[in-house]
This record gives sequence, structure tokens and C-alpha cells, in this order.
Amino acid sequence: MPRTHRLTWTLVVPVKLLARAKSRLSGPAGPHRERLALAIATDTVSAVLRSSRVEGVVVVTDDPVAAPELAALGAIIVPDEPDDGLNPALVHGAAEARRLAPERAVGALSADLPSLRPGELTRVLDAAGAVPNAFVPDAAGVGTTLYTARPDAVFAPAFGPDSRARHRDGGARELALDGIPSVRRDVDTIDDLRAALELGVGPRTAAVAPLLPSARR
Ligand SMILES: Nc1nc2c(ncn2[C@@H]2O[C@H](COP(=O)(O)OP(=O)(O)OP(=O)(O)O)[C@@H](O)[C@H]2O)c(=O)[nH]1
Ligand SMILES: C=C(OP(=O)(O)O)C(=O)O
Repeated sequence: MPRTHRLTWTLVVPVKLLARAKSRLSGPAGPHRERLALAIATDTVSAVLRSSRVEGVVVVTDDPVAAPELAALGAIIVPDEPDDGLNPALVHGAAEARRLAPERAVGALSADLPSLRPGELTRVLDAAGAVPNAFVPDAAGVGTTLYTARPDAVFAPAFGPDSRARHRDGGARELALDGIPSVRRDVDTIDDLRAALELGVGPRTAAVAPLLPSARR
């Protein structure tokens, strides 16, 4: 494997205010929605920090509960600026990541990956290091879970509707690796949560999921 693949990384993880998060789960999660959103984000960040290629995690959030919990895991917290939605928040987080460690590659990873396995993330990051910009499509094949930029590349994420096509059209390389289900398994709906539970989730999500009757098969 060429040397450039073995970059070290800072990952930027965006976490919306918990009061507004996971709205598509508000029916099935009821009063447990915020707790579930925090559990999923916590399991995601914990797994990222266990990847051997990741040397730092920047969490972009204004949430007063999520911020100290994720900082306690080892994440650096930056405020949700410029308060203009997801992509500007990621650009802000990436600028801080590059200021702290300019030699590292930067990736933006969704906080809704409760099944994430560090070894799968490491494989993905090694593949991502082969090109200036890369991305991983979500499990549905429409969105994106990870967007990356090498240290020499522009960081211009295009998360949101049809982000798979938008990242591809923008010139990022789609990483079509086999055996990375945990990196693609984002959770937005109750069916997504069931699929994540089948793959296996981290301990925080595993503790909250039984509170949702409809999460059981
Ligand atoms: N910091 C920050 N993170 C955001 C923002 N919008 C979305 N996110 C994060 O981006 C990822 C994908 O978010 P979405 O799927 O749009 O929102 P969600 O809260 O997960 O779910 P829905 O409310 O059902 O759309 C999650 O990690 C969110 O926390 C934002 O404006 N600021
Ligand atoms: C923002 C995105 O994801 P979600 O499906 O979580 O809204 C995306 O896929 O670009």
C-alpha cells in the first residue's frame, strides 16, 4: 500500500441540538428521543476514537448535555457556527481540525452510526487516503455517512438530500468497499434502528433501545 494511504486523521462529527435531533424517530422513541440521539452519538464517537488511524475528534455542537459527555470521551468541542446548518458547521469544525493538526487528513462523519466498528472505519480511512476527496454512501444508497479530504485538498462537504450524487458530482471518489456495513448503517428511522440492532450496536444505544417497543422485531 502506498505511504500516502497511511495518513492520520481528525474526524469532525456534527451533533445537532438534542431537542431537535432525530425528528424522524419522534413517534417510535416518544419521550426517549433525546436520550436515544445522545446514545447514538456517544457510541459513534467512542468507536471513532478507537480507530487506530484517528488521532483527534472534533464535535461541532451547541448542545449543553452532549458537549460535556462527548468531551469526557476525548472529543474536542467547538460551537455550532456559523449557525447556518450542517455543511457550514462541518466547514467550521474542519477549519479548527486543520488549525490544530495541519498534517492530518480530515473527515466529516455523521453522528448517527451506532453500529460503527473501529476496524471498518480504519479500512475506509486507508482507502480514502488514496485520493484527495472521498465519501461513503449510506446504507440506503442515497445519502452519505463519511466525506473526506486529504491535507492538500479542499474540504467542501455536500451533506443533505441526495448527498451521494452531490458528492460524486463534486469529484469525490465513492468508496465501494465490501465489508463496511457498520460505516454505512446510519439511523434515521425505526427500520434503520432495527437494522442497526441486527448488526450490533454500542453499549449506550443497546441500553436505550429496549425502551422503544417498536425497535423489537
Ligand atoms: N452541528 C450540527 N449538526 C447537524 C446539523 N444538522 C444536522 N446535524 C447532524 O448531522 C447528522 C445528520 O443529521 P440529520 O439526519 O439531518 O438530522 P437528525 O437529527 O439525525 O435526524 P432528523 O431530525 O430526522 O433529520 C447528525 O449527526 C446530526 O446531528 C446542524 O445544523 N448542526
Ligand atoms: C444529511 C444526510 O443524512 P441523513 O439521511 O441523516 O439526513 C446525508 O446523507 O447527507
